[in-house]
Amino acid sequence: MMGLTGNSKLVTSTVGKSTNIRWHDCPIGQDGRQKLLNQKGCVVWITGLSGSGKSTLACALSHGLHSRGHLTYVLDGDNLRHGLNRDLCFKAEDRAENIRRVGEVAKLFADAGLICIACLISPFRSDRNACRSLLPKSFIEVFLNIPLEVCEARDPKGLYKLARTGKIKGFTGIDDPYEPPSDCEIVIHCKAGDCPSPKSMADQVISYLEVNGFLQY
Ligand SMILES: Nc1ncnc2c1ncn2[C@@H]1O[C@H](COP(=O)(O)OS(=O)(=O)O)[C@@H](OP(=O)(O)O)[C@H]1O
Ligand SMILES: Nc1ncnc2c1ncn2[C@@H]1O[C@H](COP(=O)(O)OP(=O)(O)O)[C@@H](O)[C@H]1O
Repeated sequence: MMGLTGNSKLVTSTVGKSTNIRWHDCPIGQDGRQKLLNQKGCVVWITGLSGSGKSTLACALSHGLHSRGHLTYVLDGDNLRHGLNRDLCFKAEDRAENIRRVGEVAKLFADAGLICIACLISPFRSDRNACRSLLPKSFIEVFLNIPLEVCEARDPKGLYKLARTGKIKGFTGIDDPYEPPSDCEIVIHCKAGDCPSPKSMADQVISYLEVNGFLQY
């Protein structure tokens, strides 16, 4: 809501619970930063089950882009729950708030001109779409479509085992939902039981970024 204060030049707004606030622009903006970095700021959002390879892909992608001279930053769900999101648990409202916060942070990184790689289970379509709506032209959703049986067989943290024996409740894919994307930019899947290597998953994303003009300014 926009409102005029006593002085007609001072326009302030109410946004959410913040009243009397005003946006302040700086002379150096996203364009200037992108030019400096010779890339377009964007968000690569990796979604998939626990154990599907989100962190592995994020690191391989970050490494691949870095070695080509691009500035990236990884926002890993597990890591962010050690700090920014340490107050959240895994009930649906908290997962939604987790995704909302990371979407906003990712938007800031993209505005900074970076290729921001966010990897979170992000099980709900509506939460992912809300993040997409923050950056409609520079949000690249990558679905790691790896079968539950493969993720469960990997089980590097032993969490599926705990979930199967009821020691963790509300575990995604076991007794909590995962909604696959209906229309996303990139889908990565296994063929005849063989999953692509981390490097080949990263190369698939890098090709997309290249073809769509994100790796130059
Ligand atoms: N109940 C439950 N369900 C799913 N995952 C769980 C749960 N409890 C703990 N973990 C661990 O938390 C990691 C997922 O955190 P995210 O922030 O990505 O989750 S979410 O997007 O908010 O759903 C996830 O990490 P990844 O394996 O890297 O996906 C798990 O290690
Ligand atoms: N493409 C892949 N091929 C084979 N193993 C993989 C692949 N990607 C990940 N892994 C292995 O699967 C396990 C889970 O990967 P991780 O990146 O931690 O998944 P997530 O972040 O989705 O939980 C790890 O042990 C990792 O080494």
